[in-house]
Amino acid sequence: MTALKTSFPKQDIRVVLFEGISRSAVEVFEAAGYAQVELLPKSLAGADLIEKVAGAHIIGIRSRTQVTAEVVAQARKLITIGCFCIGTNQVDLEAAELAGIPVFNAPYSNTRSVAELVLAEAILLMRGIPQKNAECHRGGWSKSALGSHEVRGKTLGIVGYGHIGTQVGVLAESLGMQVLFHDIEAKLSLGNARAAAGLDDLLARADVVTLHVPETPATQLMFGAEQIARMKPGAHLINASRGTVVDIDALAAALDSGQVGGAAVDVFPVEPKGNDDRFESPLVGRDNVILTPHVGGSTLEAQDNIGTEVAAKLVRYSDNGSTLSAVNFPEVTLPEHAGSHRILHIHRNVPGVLSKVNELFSREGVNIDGQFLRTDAKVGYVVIDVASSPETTARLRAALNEIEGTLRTRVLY
Ligand SMILES: NC(=O)C1=CN([C@@H]2O[C@H](COP(=O)(O)OP(=O)(O)OC[C@H]3O[C@@H](n4cnc5c(N)ncnc54)[C@H](O)[C@@H]3O)[C@@H](O)[C@H]2O)C=CC1
Ligand SMILES: O=C(O)CCC(=O)C(=O)O
Repeated sequence: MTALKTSFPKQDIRVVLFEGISRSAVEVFEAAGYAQVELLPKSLAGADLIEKVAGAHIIGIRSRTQVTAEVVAQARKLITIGCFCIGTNQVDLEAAELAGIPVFNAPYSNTRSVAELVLAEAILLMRGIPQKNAECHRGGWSKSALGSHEVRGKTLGIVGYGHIGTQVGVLAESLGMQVLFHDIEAKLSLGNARAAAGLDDLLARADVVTLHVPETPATQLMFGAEQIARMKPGAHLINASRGTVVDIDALAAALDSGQVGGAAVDVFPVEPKGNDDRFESPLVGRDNVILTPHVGGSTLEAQDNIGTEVAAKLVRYSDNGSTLSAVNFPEVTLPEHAGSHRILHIHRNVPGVLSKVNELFSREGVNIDGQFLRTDAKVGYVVIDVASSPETTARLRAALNEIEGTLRTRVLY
C-alpha cells in the first residue's frame, strides 16, 4: 500500500516569477529542491494575471504587478507572495492575509542603489546638466556658468526620513550639503541632519527636495500645486518614491513656469507593463527633466541581493512555515521539525478558535511536540508539531478545516 501523502510534494510546487526577477532567485529555489520555477520577463494584468496566478503555489513580483483582492480570490493554490522590491503597495495585503497568504519583501536590498541615483541627480540638476546634455545632442554649445551651482553648502530637503531618506542624507552630507528632513514619525537624525519644523518649513528652505515616502492613502498626491508653490523659486524636485505621490500635471506646469528649476522623476502614476510597452507622461520632452524608467533600485548588485533574500524567505515559509519579516502576517520563527509532522493552522482571530484546535488534539490523543502561536488584529497563526502517522495527520487536518474561522491549513513533513 502506498503511504498516504498529506504534505504537498515539493517537486509539484509551481513557482512563477514575474517582471524579470534576478536569476539568483531561481538558484535559491532550485538549490532547495523546487523544480518548477517559471521566470517571466514582464508583468501581466487582468485575466492573464488571474490565470497565471491561479496555477501557482508561490509567486514573485516587483512593483508593476497588481495583486488585487480579485486576483487573491481566484488564487486557490497560492501559499505565499514575494515582492522582490521594497514597496508592497501593489498587493492587497489585507485580502492576502485573510486568504492565509503571507507576503514577503526585501526591505533594504536596494536602498543604497536608490540613494546613489538620487545624489547623482541632485548634482546634475544643480548644475543644469540635463539641459546642457539635451542642447549638445541637438548640436548646441552653451558653455556658461549661468544657473550652474555646486551642491556644497546647499540644502537638501528629504521628505520621508526612512531607510532611503537617511542614506541619501548621509551621502549628501559627505558632499557638504545641509540636510533637512520631514517625516510623520519622530526620527533620530543622522550626522548633522536636522528635522524641519514641518513640510512647509522644509519646502521654504531646500534647494533640492527629494521624496522618499511609501504609497499610502495619506501620501496620494501629497505633493501638488500647493506644495510646489511653497518651494523656493527655481528649486529642484526628485521623486523616486511612487508615482502617485506627486501631481504630475502640477509639476509639469511648475517646470514650464520656472517655479521648479528642474526635476528627476523615476516613478509615474501609470507605468508601462514591460519594456516593450510605450511610456507616456506630461513630463516628456522637457530639457530640464531627468526621466528614468523606475530604475532607482535596478542595479545588478541590488537585484542579485533581492533575488536571494526574497526567494530564501519564500522557501523558508514553504518548507518550514516561518513567517519572520512577513509584511501582512503574524510573525512566527520556527525551529526545524525533522521527525515530526508540522500542521499550520491559519484562522480568523476570533475568540474560541484556539481552544477548539487544542480540544481536537486532546480528543485525538495526539502528542504535541511543540506549539507556536502568534496573532495580529485579524489573523491567528498556530503551528503544531506532532509525532503522528500520515493517516492521523490527514484526519487532524480534515477536522481542523471544519473549525469555524479556519482560513487555511497546511501540513509539512
Ligand atoms: N524608485 C525605486 O526603484 C524605489 C522606490 N522605493 C520607494 O521608496 C519608498 C521608501 O522606501 P524606504 O525608505 O525603504 O521606506 P521606509 O519605510 O524605510 O521609509 C519611509 C518613511 O516615510 C515616512 N512617511 C510615511 N508617510 C509620510 C508622510 N505622509 N509624510 C512624511 N513622511 C512619511 C515614514 O515614517 C518613513 O520614515 C518605498 O515605499 C518605495 O515606494 C523603494 C525602493 C526602490
Ligand atoms: O525594482 C522594482 O521593480 C521596484 C523597485 C521599487 O520601487 C521598490 O523596491 O519599492
